[in-house]
Amino acid sequence: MDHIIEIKEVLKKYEDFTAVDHLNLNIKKGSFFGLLGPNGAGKTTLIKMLVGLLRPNSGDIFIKNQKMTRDNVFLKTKMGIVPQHINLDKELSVKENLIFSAKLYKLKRDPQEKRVEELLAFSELKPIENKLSKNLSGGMQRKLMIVKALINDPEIIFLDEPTVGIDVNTRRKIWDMLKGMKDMGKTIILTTHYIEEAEYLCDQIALMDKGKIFHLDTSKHLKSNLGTFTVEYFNDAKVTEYKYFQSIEDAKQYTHALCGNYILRDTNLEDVFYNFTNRKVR
Ligand SMILES: Nc1ncnc2c1ncn2[C@@H]1O[C@H](COP(=O)(O)OP(=O)(O)OP(=O)(O)O)[C@@H](O)[C@H]1O
Repeated sequence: MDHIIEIKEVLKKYEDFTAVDHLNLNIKKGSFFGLLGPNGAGKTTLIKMLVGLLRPNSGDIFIKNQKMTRDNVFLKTKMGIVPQHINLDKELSVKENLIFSAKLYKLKRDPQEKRVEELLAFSELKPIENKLSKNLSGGMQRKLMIVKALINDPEIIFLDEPTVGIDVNTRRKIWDMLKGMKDMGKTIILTTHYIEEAEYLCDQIALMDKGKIFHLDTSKHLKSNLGTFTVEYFNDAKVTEYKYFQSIEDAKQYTHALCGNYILRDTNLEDVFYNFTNRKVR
């Protein structure tokens, strides 16, 4: 199995608090990997260790079979990072942001211009290339952050909540960009609170909480493990309840006692996430 990322027994503490707890995980080259979990699960901490911004207390991270450390410059040049918070130079235009980033990676003049033009076309930001980034809409800023992370043609791209606060239309355009990146053969690691985003994009999904990964599978298997069909109903205590079934016959049978006050539907990834986060004592 060709694993581009191997995480072995990684522990990260902030003083006495354990944010990532002896975590083991392998990520296949070329996969679109989703890291889902409630607030404070440890997702950002894990990503910061993977990109060399934070040092684990113990355990090892291997990327492309090399040990990741904070000063492994070679590995850092193979990575693109889209952080949670806007990381654009506000006083520079769209194009200047990309040129500035290319200069940081010391791209020579010709390849630099070619790359910037490619990325402006790929992101459809070409028509607004001269607009200052501080004057862009939130969606356009996010698009620019994503292509900025591609400037050095990285093999692995880390995206920490890349579509937070973005309207539905722009989010779908960003999804197309991300799918395009996968088609280029990149390995993509995504954290998101938009469950449908992970369901739509990711071929592997890890459910993380309290610094550990509890489930790791395809969206399809995560759903079928819970039950392919969901009965959703409002109970006598005025609380919505969810029951999961492997067969439609069993689900229908269950609904007979519910006096018509129910919805019978396919299980979705949000059900898996809800069940995962609700079942555990928080
Ligand atoms: N620098 C820090 N010092 C102390 N505690 C921290 C620090 N950074 C994060 N934490 C704590 O570690 C835990 C994990 O945080 P982290 O940001 O990794 O979670 P997350 O899963 O990314 O959350 P979110 O979905 O809200 O972004 C949280 O309880 C957080 O408060």
